[in-house]
Amino acid sequence: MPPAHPTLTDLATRAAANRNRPTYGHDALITCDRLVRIFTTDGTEVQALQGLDLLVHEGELMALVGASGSGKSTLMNILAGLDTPTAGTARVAGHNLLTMTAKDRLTYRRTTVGFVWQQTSRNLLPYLTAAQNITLPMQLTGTRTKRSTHTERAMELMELLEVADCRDRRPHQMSGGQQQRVAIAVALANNPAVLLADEPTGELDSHTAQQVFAAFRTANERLGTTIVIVTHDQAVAGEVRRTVAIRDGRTSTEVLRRSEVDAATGHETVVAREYAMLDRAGRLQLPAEYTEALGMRDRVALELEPDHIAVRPDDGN
Ligand SMILES: Nc1ncnc2c1ncn2[C@@H]1O[C@H](COP(=O)(O)OP(=O)(O)OP(=O)(O)O)[C@@H](O)[C@H]1O
Repeated sequence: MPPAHPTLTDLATRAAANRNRPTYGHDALITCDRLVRIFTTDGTEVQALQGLDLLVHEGELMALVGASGSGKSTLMNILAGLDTPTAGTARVAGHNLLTMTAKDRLTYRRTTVGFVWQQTSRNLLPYLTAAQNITLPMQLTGTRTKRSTHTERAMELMELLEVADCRDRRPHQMSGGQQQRVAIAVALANNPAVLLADEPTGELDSHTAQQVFAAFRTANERLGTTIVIVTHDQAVAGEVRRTVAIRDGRTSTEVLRRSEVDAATGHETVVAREYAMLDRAGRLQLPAEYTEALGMRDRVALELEPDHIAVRPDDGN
């Protein structure tokens, strides 16, 4: 407990300790700190993000899940540099998304982030071939790189994502899965630090969705790209190491998966564990199914035990 009447020396020591404490998310590639986005339409306010905290580290491949209207697309649009938050902090690869100028924002969208959307038609220009779609973002950055270098990179990406045979085809001559894999190549063209994907397998059958997800995994493992995928697809959410759930505009729970090898049989199993997020003010969102199961409302009883905190229904005493 800090002293009730601190001396000047106490205050100086406390200030020095605060100065040396690393800031929230200092080592993360993506930091969202108490992010708020309010939309106002016809005088009505919708709080799409209500103080959302999220950290994503470099090299991660993670999924965001949540019910319809929970704020996933709003968050993705902000991270993509297409929308601006109302308040809070959002930083991606050293860029502050609240204070960026319009010019910085354009460069950010072209070089720092790549995105893949659900609608295959939104990802590719219909009158260009796969190779032309992939070289276009490279040409738009305005660097004086030779055209042959662009074509070489496009070929490398298509080979990596197993769509080299689509090189000279236009989108309507490709399957939905091929279109999405070419879209991933387009998003990776300028070697972005972060790849964002909003329901990229939403329009595909499960087999094709698996191939598209494999392409994301390849990009993550072979190119080291940090990837955030919004998905309703349980198969996708179940295959990444970390799945973060968004509820009512805030991150609520997180599932971490790790492989365990049985020492006796050598058999590998994936163990998943669910965590709740504790924010810096100590607030914790309890899953509705837990509170409803015990009829918890308004007030609960807390008890500090040596190694855990017990949360019990209010017994009125
Ligand atoms: N441009 C907008 N103007 C007004 N309200 C908006 C706007 N965009 C989103 N909203 C509202 O913000 C909330 C969050 O929407 P958002 O699209 O981010 O949710 P979501 O989790 O992506 O949903 P879905 O899974 O259905 O795509 C919703 O209540 C939505 O109606």
